[in-house]
Amino acid sequence: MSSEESNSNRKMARQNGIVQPLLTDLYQITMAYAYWKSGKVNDVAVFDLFFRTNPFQGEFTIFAGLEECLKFLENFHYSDSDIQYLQQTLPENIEPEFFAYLKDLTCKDIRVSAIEEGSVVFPRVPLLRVEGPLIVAQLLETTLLTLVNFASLMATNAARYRMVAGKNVSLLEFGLRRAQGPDGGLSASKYAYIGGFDGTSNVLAGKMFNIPVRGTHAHSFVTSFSTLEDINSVIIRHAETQEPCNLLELAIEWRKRVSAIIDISPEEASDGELAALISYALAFPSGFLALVDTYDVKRSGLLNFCAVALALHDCGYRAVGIRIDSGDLAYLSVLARETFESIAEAFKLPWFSKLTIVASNDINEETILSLNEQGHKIDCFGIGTHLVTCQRQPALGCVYKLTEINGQPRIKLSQDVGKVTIPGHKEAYRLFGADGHALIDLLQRSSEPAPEVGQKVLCRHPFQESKRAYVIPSKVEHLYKVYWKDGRIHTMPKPLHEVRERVQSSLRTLRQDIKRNLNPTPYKVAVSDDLYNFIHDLWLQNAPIGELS
Ligand SMILES: Nc1ncnc2c1ncn2[C@@H]1O[C@H](COP(=O)(O)OP(=O)(O)OP(=O)(O)O)[C@@H](O)[C@H]1O
Ligand SMILES: O=P(O)(O)OC[C@H]1O[C@H](OP(=O)(O)OP(=O)(O)O)[C@H](O)[C@@H]1O
Ligand SMILES: O=C(O)c1cccnc1
Ligand SMILES: [Mg+2]
Repeated sequence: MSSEESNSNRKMARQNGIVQPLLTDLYQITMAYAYWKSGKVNDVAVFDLFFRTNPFQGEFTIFAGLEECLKFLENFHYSDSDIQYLQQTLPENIEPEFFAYLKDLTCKDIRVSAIEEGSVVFPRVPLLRVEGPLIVAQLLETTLLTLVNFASLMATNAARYRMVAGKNVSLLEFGLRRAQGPDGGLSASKYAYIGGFDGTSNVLAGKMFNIPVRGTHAHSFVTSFSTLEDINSVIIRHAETQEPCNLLELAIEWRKRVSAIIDISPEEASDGELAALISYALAFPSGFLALVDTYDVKRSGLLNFCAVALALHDCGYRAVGIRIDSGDLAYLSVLARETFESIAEAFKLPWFSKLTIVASNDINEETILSLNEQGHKIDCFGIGTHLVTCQRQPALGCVYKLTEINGQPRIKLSQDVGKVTIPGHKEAYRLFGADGHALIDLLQRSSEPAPEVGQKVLCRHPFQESKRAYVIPSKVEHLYKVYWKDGRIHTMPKPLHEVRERVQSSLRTLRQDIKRNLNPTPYKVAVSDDLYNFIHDLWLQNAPIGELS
């Protein structure tokens, strides 16, 4: 079965129940009434959903949230209790027929075209084009924006972490406890995965979206043990022979032998910590990954971990690794790796040098860049707060603007040229250069013929007359597909893992200077000559002429 076929009958994950038509701003509904009263029920509109500036001082954004938008359109319907609430809440003079009209509203006459989820996208290029009855299209604004803004911001943030971490390091999302509430946490886990994280600690996200769930243990587990007497049972059966082994005795013996190699006295190490690690190893002999920074990584945690890992090895199991959650992560990870290597050498256990080192604690893009510069031996980062709250930039500014009504183009003027909207029903194309990289995104009027491979096309800056260039594309990608039409999903959005792959393949089409962390080069977004003239004619028609006195 091809991936297109398998997608067409795949079942999408359930949507968070709070996504519903009343999850909107009051003014959408009051406008709907005013449109209705002014006889605009049959008006047909085109809205563009786009952003004006890339987040995180970067020059690219990852588009995400499309699947959730489609689920919202599928279920768009005011329930009896919604109508009742609106009747109580809106002013008394609202005509009852309006509520009857709302009651029957669905998205059956709406058409949504969009860029593929997981694509790199740029300012001013519409991510979504919504066409259909003015009132319905207007009523969708806030919810579509809330579904796209955070999703795209998070996916972009995660993709940036993936870029600085490199492809050989695992990234785990640990943010639920610090996220902006339950939905912030759930969405963050979903879009972190799309952006390139490998797993999440969020169990519900794992269940709902089929994302790998991962985790270690907390300091409380270690601090809940005080002495070696706190261990319940010390016996574990050998993985192969099933012979009973005394893990405590073995660990104490190994602690002495390891302490001689790494020159740390067993007396300095915490017995409570050893008790905790043994207890954890007894519970998860094949998945033993221990937090080693509760007391002192060098003097206690590493020694205790190695002792338990070697004891487990006597019982036929291989430990997984350690997590370091404080201190100098570069220094401690190097120290840990050196320790593992010495033990591997001393006891002829090569696998010991490859144990996993997880680092966590307030990590952000800059920390990873700095750790890379210093040199570190971390295999996996666990990242929470900075990732899921998008601390460096907490919102993406997508907007939803009317560009056409009843076939007539509409323009929104502004003193700030960057805020002038690009009117009319448009198409977006990505033109690729001779080296295969994406060169420029080109917006055209939908009535124009598409640009063609090998044919020279004039690309103009939308607002600066002198900025223009000819491009001869080696490849042309039409960016829109119709995703919603005739009251149903027309193109099935890709499953999460394919969207995740799309992020990486789409990023690969960008030149390195556009992706670099410091002062990246802006990617060009242009309009056709025809669209340029169309914008500027309409601008002149709509700009009032002042009078000097
Ligand atoms: N080698 C390093 N280079 C740059 N930043 C680092 C390095 N090691 C750790 N960090 C970061 O420095 C910060 C250290 O946090 P903080 O000053 O609170 O100390 P801590 O180690 O958490 O202390 P505590 O022992 O009290 O938990 C974290 O944000 C961490 O990600
Ligand atoms: O990127 P971060 O937000 O640091 O995400 C992960 C953090 O969450 C956990 O502990 P928590 O912060 O709850 O407690 P602690 O730091 O006091 O151990 C974990 O030990 C990390 O420190
Ligand atoms: O599994 C972990 O280590 C974890 C999970 C959430 C937050 N901090 C750490
Ligand atoms: Mg912390």
